[in-house]
Amino acid sequence: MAQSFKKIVIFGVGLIGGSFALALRKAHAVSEVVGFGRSAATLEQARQLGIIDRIGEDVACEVADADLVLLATPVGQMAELMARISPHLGAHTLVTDGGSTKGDVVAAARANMGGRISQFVPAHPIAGAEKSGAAAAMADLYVGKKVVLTPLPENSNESVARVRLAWEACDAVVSELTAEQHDAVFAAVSHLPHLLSFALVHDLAQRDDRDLLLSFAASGFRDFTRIAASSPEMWRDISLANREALLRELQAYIGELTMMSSALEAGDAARLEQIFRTARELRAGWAERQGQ
Ligand SMILES: NC(=O)c1ccc[n+]([C@@H]2O[C@H](COP(=O)([O-])OP(=O)(O)OC[C@H]3O[C@@H](n4cnc5c(N)ncnc54)[C@H](O)[C@@H]3O)[C@@H](O)[C@H]2O)c1
Ligand SMILES: O=C(O)C(=O)C[C@]1(C(=O)O)C=C[C@@H](O)C=C1
Repeated sequence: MAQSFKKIVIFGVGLIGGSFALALRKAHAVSEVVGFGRSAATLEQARQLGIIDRIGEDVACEVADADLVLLATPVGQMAELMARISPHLGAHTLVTDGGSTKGDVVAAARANMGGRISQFVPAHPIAGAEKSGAAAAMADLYVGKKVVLTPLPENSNESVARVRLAWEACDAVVSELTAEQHDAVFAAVSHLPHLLSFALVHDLAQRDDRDLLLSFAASGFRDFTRIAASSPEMWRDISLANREALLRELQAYIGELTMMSSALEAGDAARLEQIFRTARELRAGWAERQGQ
């Protein structure tokens, strides 16, 4: 791909921001990547790993001539960053994000970007890992993975197309949802599973015999709890940002557990097997379609 972006500025050069930079570099889609972060050591590590060319010093100056700014911090940090960058954005600078929730991020943009709102195209790559930080970044993280854009009515077609192009240059498959649809979907298939995994491991962590239990934990435990090793700060922000939809999913899940509990108490083998069979069929069909 010809160099589509001369300069990209990334706030939060961790797994998501760092992988975006590496993917665009690999595709020869960017000439210069400038990074801002919370810790000088992490940014220096990102520079040494070849993720960014330079560590940014002056926000106003760097965003003024950037083609694209990516916000890739925990979602709770984005409002303040939007307020900081907005007055200095160049007329043609686009801003996008990688946040896992969209309703709160869009609300933050509306509250903090004023007349620059049309320059913000919200996005969420549906790819990731339980690992954090620049060292976890991978050039192929987004290959074949979905990226959801939740464009605003204020965005021009050209702006949405430019942000789409950036993610397509990472070899991602881009689709569009409204922010509300997005948050409802990901409450069910991403946010609730993380909450459940954290809850299971947290419960074990309280027990006196946890070392004994963990010494016998094997692949079933590993598969269910991999995501409980994810960033607590990131998941705190996601859970609070999407708490209405997440609470709805949690209530439905508690209903399911109550039903299972009754079936167990009653020794209702047929009911249990029917639940497991329905779940297995849905899971197997999904895995086949995903090629997993
Ligand atoms: N990890 C995943 O699986 C995944 C997947 C899709 C989207 N996301 C979203 O992407 C975003 C980043 O997640 P990640 O996994 O890359 O996390 P990460 O911890 O690997 O990286 C985040 C980086 O942001 C930096 N940061 C925090 N506050 C900052 C601030 N105010 N200014 C500048 N830098 C700041 C941190 O120091 C860190 O380097 C989050 O919003 C998350 O919800 C994560
Ligand atoms: O693979 C993982 O570890 C993930 O948690 C990735 C995952 C998910 O699939 O739930 C997590 C959060 C995101 O916003 C997008 C993707």
